[in-house]
Amino acid sequence: MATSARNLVILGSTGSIGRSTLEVVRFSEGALRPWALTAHQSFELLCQQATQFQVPYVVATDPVAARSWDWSLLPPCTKLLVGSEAVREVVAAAEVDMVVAAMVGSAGLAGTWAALDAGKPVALANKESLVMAGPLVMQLAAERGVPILPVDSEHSAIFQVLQAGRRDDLARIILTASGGPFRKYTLAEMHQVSVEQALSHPTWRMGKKISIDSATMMNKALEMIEARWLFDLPADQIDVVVHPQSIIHSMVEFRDGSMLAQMSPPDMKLPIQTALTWPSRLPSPARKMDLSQAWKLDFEPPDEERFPALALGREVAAAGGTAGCVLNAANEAAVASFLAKELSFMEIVPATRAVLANHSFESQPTLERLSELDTWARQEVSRWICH
Ligand SMILES: NC(=O)C1=CN([C@@H]2O[C@H](COP(=O)(O)OP(=O)(O)OC[C@H]3O[C@@H](n4cnc5c(N)ncnc54)[C@H](OP(=O)(O)O)[C@@H]3O)[C@@H](O)[C@H]2O)C=CC1
Ligand SMILES: CC(=O)[C@@H](O)[C@H](O)COP(=O)(O)O
Ligand SMILES: [Mn+2]
Repeated sequence: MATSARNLVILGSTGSIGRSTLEVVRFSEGALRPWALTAHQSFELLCQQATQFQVPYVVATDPVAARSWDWSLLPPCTKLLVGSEAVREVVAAAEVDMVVAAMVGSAGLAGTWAALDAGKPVALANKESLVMAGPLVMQLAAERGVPILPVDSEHSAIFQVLQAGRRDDLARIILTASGGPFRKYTLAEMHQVSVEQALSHPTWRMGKKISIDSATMMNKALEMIEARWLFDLPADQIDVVVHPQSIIHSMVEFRDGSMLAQMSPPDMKLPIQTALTWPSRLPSPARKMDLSQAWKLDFEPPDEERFPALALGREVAAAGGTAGCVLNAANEAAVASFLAKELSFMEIVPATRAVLANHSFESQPTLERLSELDTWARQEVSRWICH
């Protein structure tokens, strides 16, 4: 790494990935420096982060919530900006070396897009950016000549392991899945689960939306689509295996039958630091494997009857076009309805499939068209709930 500090914009610094990113920053002892932080509504935490790291800029992305907050808690060195235009402003600033895309959901796409458009490397946690608009996002990164460094643990593992062989020799990638909190539940039991049970992930502590996605295994569906665009792989070269310990973060199989994996305890600080410091490998604050203890690594095929999201992910990864955007928006709306107790757990995937089936597919949508479809799909979920 360069000896001067690498200036970061952390989009979504108050979330689970954002907070872990700041732990990585603290551990770097000045090699990484937060230049701007954004939060949507958690302004108390944002002010604490700005104080602790003496951050030059913070952005409050929800202007209504920002108006009713007492910003006197910000340190004198920090300038407050408000709204989505301010996100575009900070990511494009000359001082910025890298942008961490850690907002949740489709709201994250605009920040990822603005960062790439401004020619900034992106450490990408917001998988929804690629699920919604993978071909457009990858094309923009290529045109601007900037890398997208994966933060999602599976994609970080594949990115690292791919360095070990030639692309032409690749047979397939295998995404590992924990199986979520309902891995051992029967179908009948899954019809009874509560929000609290669904939020209780067995191996990772994450934000609410991705925790519910893990419980339905829609997270793995989104990750198949993410991998399809990030690594430019056809859907039939992307497989999923359930690995309950979340130690092997994914695998790559080459055509000679050799299978390579990346492993570490489940701790997002490692893939975050890998993305921020690549190709260096520096000491990290992440938990390490203790091989003086006994470890078990189990693998099992996913049960596609109990987890129908997986088939949906495969179909959408193969279809491309508008399918990813509609799937993503419908799922986000269905998850929000489940969290609000308006929809049952086992209705999330059928509602998403119904909206996807209802949309008229286009193979090469513009960003504007995707934005319209995002709005449409959310309305369709509301209609599905009412009927
Ligand atoms: N958590 C994890 O371990 C992993 C997460 N990811 C991905 O990383 C992303 C972030 O996940 P996670 O950190 O768990 O999520 P969280 O819910 O913990 O955090 C989300 C962040 O986004 C902000 N935010 C929420 N809504 C909006 C909006 N409408 N506009 C702008 N900002 C918004 C939140 O602000 P505020 O809190 O201030 O309201 C918060 O800073 C997701 O795409 C997820 O799929 C990928 C792999 C692992
Ligand atoms: C940490 C991370 O990358 C998550 O996406 C994680 O993979 C979720 O766990 P599941 O494997 O249960 O979806
Ligand atoms: Mn993941």
